[in-house]
Formats: sequence, C-alpha cells, structure tokens
Amino acid sequence: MISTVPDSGLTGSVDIPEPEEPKQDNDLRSRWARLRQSVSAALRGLPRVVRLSWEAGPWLTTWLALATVISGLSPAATAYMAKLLLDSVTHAVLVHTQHLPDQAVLGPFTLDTVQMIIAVAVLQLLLTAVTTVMNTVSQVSQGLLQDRVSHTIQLKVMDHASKLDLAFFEDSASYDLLRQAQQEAPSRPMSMMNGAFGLIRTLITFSSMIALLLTISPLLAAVAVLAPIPAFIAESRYGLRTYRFALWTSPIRRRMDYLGRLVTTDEDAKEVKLFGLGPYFVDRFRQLGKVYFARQRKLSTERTLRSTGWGMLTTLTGSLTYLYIALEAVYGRLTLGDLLLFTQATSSVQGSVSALFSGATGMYENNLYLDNLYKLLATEPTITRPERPRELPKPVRGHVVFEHVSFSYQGSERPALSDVSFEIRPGETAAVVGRNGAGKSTLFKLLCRLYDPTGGRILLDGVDLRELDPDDLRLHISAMFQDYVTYQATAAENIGLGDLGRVEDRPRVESAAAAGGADELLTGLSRGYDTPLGRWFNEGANLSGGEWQKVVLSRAFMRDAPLLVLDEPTSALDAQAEYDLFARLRRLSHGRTTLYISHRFSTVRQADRILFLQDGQLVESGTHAELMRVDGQYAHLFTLQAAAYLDAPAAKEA
Ligand SMILES: Nc1ncnc2c1ncn2[C@@H]1O[C@H](COP(=O)(O)OP(=O)(O)OP(=O)(O)O)[C@@H](O)[C@H]1O
Repeated sequence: MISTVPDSGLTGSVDIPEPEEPKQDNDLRSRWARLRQSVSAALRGLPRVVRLSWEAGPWLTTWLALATVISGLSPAATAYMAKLLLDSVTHAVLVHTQHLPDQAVLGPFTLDTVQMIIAVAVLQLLLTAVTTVMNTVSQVSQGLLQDRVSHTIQLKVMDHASKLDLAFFEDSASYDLLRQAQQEAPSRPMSMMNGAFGLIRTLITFSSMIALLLTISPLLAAVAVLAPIPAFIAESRYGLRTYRFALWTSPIRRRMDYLGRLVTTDEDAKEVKLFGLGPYFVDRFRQLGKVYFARQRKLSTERTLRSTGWGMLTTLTGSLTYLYIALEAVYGRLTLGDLLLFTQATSSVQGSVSALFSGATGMYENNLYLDNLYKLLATEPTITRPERPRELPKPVRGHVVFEHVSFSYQGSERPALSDVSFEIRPGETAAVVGRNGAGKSTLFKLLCRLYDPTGGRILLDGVDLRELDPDDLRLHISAMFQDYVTYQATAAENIGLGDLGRVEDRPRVESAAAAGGADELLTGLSRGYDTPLGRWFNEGANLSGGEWQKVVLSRAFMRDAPLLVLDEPTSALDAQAEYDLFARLRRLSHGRTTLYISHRFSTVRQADRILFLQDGQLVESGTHAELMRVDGQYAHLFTLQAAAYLDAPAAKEA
C-alpha cells in the first residue's frame, strides 16, 4: 500500500486524504460475487490455521474440533427439542380435553402423553448439559491453544530468521515482513483461532438450521435464507471498509508508535531532553491521533446509522413472515411447534449470516498475515552449505587472497567494492583505511562470508570461501564489528558468547578479558565477572562506551581463530587504552592473521601492510614507509591528521 503520510510524520501536514474507494458495482449480483470471493478466500485460510493448531497441540485441536461441531449443531437441536416439547404439550392438551387415545410416538417408542413430555424434557436437559460442557471444552482448549500456536509461530519465525542471510535483514521490504510476523505473532493466533473455529461453527449451525427447516417446509427454509439479505447488504459494504480502514491507518499508527517510543525509552531520552523535543513530539502524536480518531468516528457513525436502517428492514421482513406463519398455524397447516422452530431458526440463521460476514472479513485479514508468514518461511538463504563442502587444509594458517573482488548491495547502483585484489600472508597484520563509505566494512563482511562477491573470488588458505561450509569458515574467524552487540547478560557471558562451547570456562573468559583489556575493569565491578551489564533483567552495571568496547574486544579474543577481523576496535578507547591494545595485539597476533579498520593513523602505521580504499577501489597498498614514499592519498591523509596534532600549516589549510 502507498503511504499517504507525507515523509516521516515528524513534520508537515498530518491531515491525510481519505483513501479512494476502489470502483466497484454495488448491485446484488456483484455483492454476491464479492461475498463468494471473500468467503472462498477465508475458507482457503482455514486449513492453514487448523494445520498450525494441530502442530501446536494435536489433542487440544481434536477437542476443539469436536466441541466446534457439537456447538455448531446445538442451536438446531435445541430448536428442534423446543418444537417437540411444544408439540407434545399441545397434543397432550388436545388428548385430555377431547378424550382422545393417550398415545404419542417418539422415534421407535410409543408412550403416553405425559411420558412423552417427560422424555422430551429429559432429552432437552441432556442436550443443554452437553452443550454447556462442550462450550467450556471449546473455551478452555481455545485458550490453551492460542498461546501454543503463538509459541509455535514465534519458534518457526525465530528458527527461520536465524538461518537467513544478512542481506535479508538489510532489505527494508523483507525486514518489514519479519517484523510484522514477529509483532503480530502474540495477538494474531487468537483472532485466527476464534475466526477459523467460529467460522466452522457458524457454517455448521447455518446448514443444520436450513436442513431442519427444509424438513418442515421448503418455503420456510427459503424465507429464512432470504430474510437476512438486508443485513447482508449492510455488512458486505462495511466489513471490507473496516478492514481497509485498518490498512490505511497503519502508516499513521506506525508513526504514532515511533513518536511514543522517542519519548518513552532511555535510548532517546538524552537527545530529546537536550533539544527540548518532548512537547513537540507529544503534540505531533496528539495531532496524528486526532486525524485517526476523526476518521474512525466518521466510519463508525456511518456504519451504525446504515446498519440500523437495514436492520429495521430485516425486522420488518421478519415480522411479516412471522405473521404469515402464525396465520398458517391458525389454519392448521403448521403446528405451534413449527411456529416456534421457525422463529428460532430465522433469528439463528440471521445471526449466522452476520457472523459469517464478520468471520469472513476476519479470516481475510488473518489470511494476509498468514500469507506474509508463509512468504517469510519460504525465503531461502542464499549463502548455504555447498552439497560437498571442501575442508580447509589443517592447520588453518589464515592466508587471505582477494582476486578481482567486486560487490554491489542489492538495489544499489554504485558498487561498494570494485575489482579489489590483494594478499595477506599468514600471521600478517593488515590495516584497511579509507574515507567514510570507501567500502572497508563491506570488505570485512565479504571476508566473513556474510555476503558473496558479485564478481571475483576470495580465498582462505587457497580455498574459495563459497566452497566451504559457512559455519565451518566462521569457526576460524573472530570478529568485532563497528555496530557490536551489547548483550543484556553478565560480563562473563558477554565475553564467553564469543565461543559458545566455552561460555562457562571461566579461566578462558578471564584470559580473553586480559587480551581485550577488560580484566581490570571487570574485576573492579561489584560482582566481578558475574556483574550483569545492562538493566533489562537485573540491576546491572552501566558501562561507558569505551568500557563496552573493551568487553566486546575481549569477546573477539574468546576464539582461538587464525583470522582476526576488527572493524574500528579502538574508536571509543582513550589514547592510553588504544596504545595498550595495539601493544598487546602485536603479541597476540603471533600465528594469526589480523585485519583491522581504523581512522587513526597512529595505529595504522604499525600494520605490516596497509590497504587504502577509495570509492570501492584499492588505490594504494604497502607498508607505512612505502606509502609515504609514494606520497599519494594515504600520505595526504596521514599528514593531514599528523599536522592537526602538531598545529602545522596543513591543518590550517584543511
Ligand atoms: N547494507 C547496505 N545496503 C546498501 N548499501 C550499503 C550497505 N552498507 C553499506 N552500503 C554502502 O556501501 C558503501 C560502502 O560502505 P561501507 O560500510 O563498507 O563503508 P566504510 O568504508 O566501512 O565506511 P565508514 O568508514 O563510514 O565505516 C557506502 O556507500 C554505503 O552507503
């Protein structure tokens, strides 16, 4: 759907034009065709909900199905029992006033009239008892199943999402798909279960009632089906409009949610306070809310007025047919019981028609959700294990070769890397430098095989990365990304997660912390390595940006990987901590190939090899001394930074 909210909703008009009603014929036949369409779409959705429900709990589903069938049949059975009772009473009155033979027939049995009344009353009692029990069974199993279905869906989504490529998460359309599946998973199953089983129940009630009426009088059956037509017209018009309204307002609601988040979460609170944005955001929220509620009010008023009008018409039709039936009874063509049965049947059929509509509309909506869910589950990762993966020669030495590697992000015209070739020999330390957006992080992501190159190939110890099992490859790489994760967990866990198998190996965690420079910091915390970091689950410690970076660096040292990849590992560290880290890195990088990105030339110059990227191309490569001699881009940037410290003329020029 095209968003009608201009821009972000943070500025500009909040008054969104009403969505255009799609042109459609409103004669009865077109309505009927539309009804058939939405009912068949809803029916198509039923098996999927039932399948999910079966997966979540086969026994509960069986009980629910049984209860649904029985409670679907119960209105017809109850009406029939009421008719039987009334007819038996009328018959008994007749027998006693006119002294006729005291006999009545109930199925294969011949009883006297009082026995007959008692038998019917007992049957009625049994029926009510069964219906009550089944209603309870239905409610309980539905309640239990909802949570399980929700859990099953969440599990499916999480399991699948954990296997998808990074590209999937970075694509906004697919990300929306995932977010929707995730967000709606807790609430949607409830309406799916209610909708699906309610629809089945209504269908059973509707058909059993019609069948019952047919046995008495086909004419009555026809009248009962025709009487709710006005209600049908009103519902068919507004059911879908309500759905469209929900769709149309979703961009407004999303923006309202966003505004709500901006003023209620700790992440954004600092800036919002400093720039005094709170009242402004609250006001935008209020304005968007006003538009939303005005539209909603208009729709519901219109709907209520119209459906009351059509409802009156339905009542009138009902009263006229009732009068006709009453007269038929007076002339003895129908019994009093038939009259009662008809009254109950018409109101039940009418109720069923309305329920069918709302059920079909609800299912239509649920179907859209399910479509998205299944679309998400059908998304296949592209970076997968080859059929016959090659093994890396043991021991893995960390020899990295890029051969004419090019890469473009999906939907982006400009390549992020083009024709990049270089070699890093085992044990070497390489620094990747370049201006913002030059392609440095992209190069790292390709090396970790989070993406595949669009051209050329990347070799590790002579093997093309695409021939390896990605999981096996990643076991040999330890990395720290620019946007690293700060887990809501203890300090030890935050480090240990770098090597899941050894997360509880405390000596190992401590030596990784020493390598990352976090040991002193962590032993100083109130509960040492067991101090929770972050405040989601426990009262934990709040670390500064640089302190977090040390913890995350330590995580990268958990793994004894031959390849270490660090994307701006020192961006938040103070000068002393940075110096210490590189001193340690020289020690620690023995026998392991290290690649790091840095904008600080003081650290870059220490690397064995420097790769200078510009607009996705490798323009210079060599040692610091070599590149300074070349006096190219690297030398220019280096001098610029150095001059800034020394207050030399180059800084003034810049
Ligand atoms: N997920 C993405 N989807 C589309 N384009 C991207 C994506 N990530 C990066 N880019 C683009 O690719 C180019 C290279 O980005 P990259 O992150 O590799 O740069 P960088 O050299 O690491 O920059 P910085 O120094 O700012 O971290 C940039 O033009 C960027 O806009």
